[in-house]
Amino acid sequence: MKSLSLKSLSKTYFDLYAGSQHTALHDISLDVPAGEFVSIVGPSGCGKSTILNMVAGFIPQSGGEILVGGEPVKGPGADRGVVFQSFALFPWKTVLENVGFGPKMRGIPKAERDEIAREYLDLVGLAHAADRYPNELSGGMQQRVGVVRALANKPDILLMDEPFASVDAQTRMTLQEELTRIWEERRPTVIFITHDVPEAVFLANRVVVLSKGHILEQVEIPLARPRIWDQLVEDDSFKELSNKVLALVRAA
Ligand SMILES: Nc1ncnc2c1ncn2[C@@H]1O[C@H](COP(=O)(O)OP(=O)(O)OP(=O)(O)O)[C@@H](O)[C@H]1O
Repeated sequence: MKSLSLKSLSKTYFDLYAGSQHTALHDISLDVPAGEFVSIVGPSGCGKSTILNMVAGFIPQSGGEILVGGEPVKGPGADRGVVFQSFALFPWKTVLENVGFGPKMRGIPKAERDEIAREYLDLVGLAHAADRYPNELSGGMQQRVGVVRALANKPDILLMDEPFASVDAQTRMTLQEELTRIWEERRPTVIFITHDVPEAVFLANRVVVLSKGHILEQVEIPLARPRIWDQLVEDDSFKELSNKVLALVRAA
């Protein structure tokens, strides 16, 4: 697993409509040790997705540096896996083939990549759906496939941009519990973007609150693991931490 380090990172976009430059991120510095789970929260437009897209290597930064395992990011790479809200599974491929796609691209022979894909599907209780096509799955099942498809590449860093935003509340809680369990087992470094404060606190070791392109505050989440909703819903520390982060987001 690799560490992630942002050093005085900034991003300026040219706003076509206003005809002027817009600075979306100013001087962001953040160190994420290998294997840590960090959530980023903040009001709409504060720059969350911009950070993620730069770490993924999809867009260049305007200033500063992004180091993955100490090496500067120059573009997308297999060491970083990305899961979006509107994840795109290949509709013409089965679930097994979708999950095995990354390993296939890395030249892993079919028998071996099918085994890898089955192992990951098993992790999220979808072994039985291996031969189905994405349109035969519910939204929650598709989202699980999206998560394990990224994990099957064994990325050092998992970048997640509101991956559970479009599923119902019940499924979402199950996905959150599954993600924490998988993270504990595999320990990738995770950057998880969300608008949902309880989700951010439930998942992370640390919550970064962003405001207008700056880091407003970082809140450590020393809650015990495994994290299970039935236990945390009534937990005073969980409620205190969520209230603290919520107050920061509201002030942001
Ligand atoms: N391609 C672009 N061109 C111009 N401005 C952009 C572009 N992408 C983002 N921005 C601007 O940069 C700022 C940060 O956007 P970003 O999408 O990173 O915010 P966000 O915190 O992820 O928002 P949300 O929570 O609504 O997804 C916003 O003001 C946005 O309008």
